[in-house]
Amino acid sequence: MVKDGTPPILEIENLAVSFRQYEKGLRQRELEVISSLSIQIQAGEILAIVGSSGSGKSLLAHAILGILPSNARVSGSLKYRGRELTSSRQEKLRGRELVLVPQSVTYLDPLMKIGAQVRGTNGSAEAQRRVFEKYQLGSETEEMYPFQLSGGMARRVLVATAVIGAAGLIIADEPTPGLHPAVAEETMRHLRALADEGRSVMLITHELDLACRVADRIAVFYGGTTVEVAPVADFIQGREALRHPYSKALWNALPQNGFQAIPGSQPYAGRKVSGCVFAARCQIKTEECNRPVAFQELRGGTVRCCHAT
Ligand SMILES: Nc1ncnc2c1ncn2[C@@H]1O[C@H](COP(=O)(O)OP(=O)(O)OP(=O)(O)O)[C@@H](O)[C@H]1O
Ligand code: NI
Repeated sequence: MVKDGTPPILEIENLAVSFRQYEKGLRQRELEVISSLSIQIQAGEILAIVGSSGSGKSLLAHAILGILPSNARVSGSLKYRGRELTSSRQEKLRGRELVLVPQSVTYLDPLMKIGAQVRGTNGSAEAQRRVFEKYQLGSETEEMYPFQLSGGMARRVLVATAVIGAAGLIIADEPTPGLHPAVAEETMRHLRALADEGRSVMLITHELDLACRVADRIAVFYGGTTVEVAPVADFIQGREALRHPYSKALWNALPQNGFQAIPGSQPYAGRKVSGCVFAARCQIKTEECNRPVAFQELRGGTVRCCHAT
């Protein structure tokens, strides 16, 4: 249900995040972990962010919510509903308009009853009753403590806590690892239903397969940059429809496509790469790839590769 022409709910342009660190003695250095990252999310849309460990997915979420550590430096533009997300605006919107579905139930307070946790600071008893009903949490759940919940119930409590208000953007950071498949499937259904209500969902995951089942579009991260953003249909179709060699490699690595891995590893955070971040592992690399690569529109998606067709 993505309407054309309406401004995006979330719009990120050329985001860069670096950390100030002390080297030996008093010398400081800047460790850049995200560079020139751009994405947009429309109302009613699930954008999945896929990419290997350390590619910058969680830091992106933290930058949107304004919860990066104090030695982080952020540049570029972050807009929510057309207006710049300043730190004071982030503080105002966090937990209300911009919410996080945390990865683990350890985020629940073990000593607090579920009802009070779900209501938080801004949910009424009436709103709590509505989300309990929506997520099939019986009224007896209200008086329970986290240790008394089953795995499935705990996941539903996390989602209910995040969406009790009128959140416009829901960020789910790796909501499924270690979950029973049925519970993971249910969590995905909840995210889909929230998007179908007109909210925007950013789903961070390692699993391209999972992203293919639930998302509308997928953004692929590598070494702190977006290398490709494309409609989910292209990722389902596979190699020929995809634009970036790394997206193709992710697709090839899926079990049903033969687990073909590529040698090498992602550049370390902070290692400045002057040209394409993927060049060191790319099979179609040429001289040209040592020069900076622009993000370009191609066949209804965007890609950062000078050889993409
Ligand atoms: N406070 C920090 N100081 C310095 N480097 C950091 C800090 N936090 C994260 N990093 C580095 O930034 C990079 C991106 O981290 P991030 O947590 O966003 O990765 P990710 O894509 O979410 O990975 P995963 O899939 O493992 O969760 C990593 O290389 C990480 O080591
Ligand atoms: Ni992460």
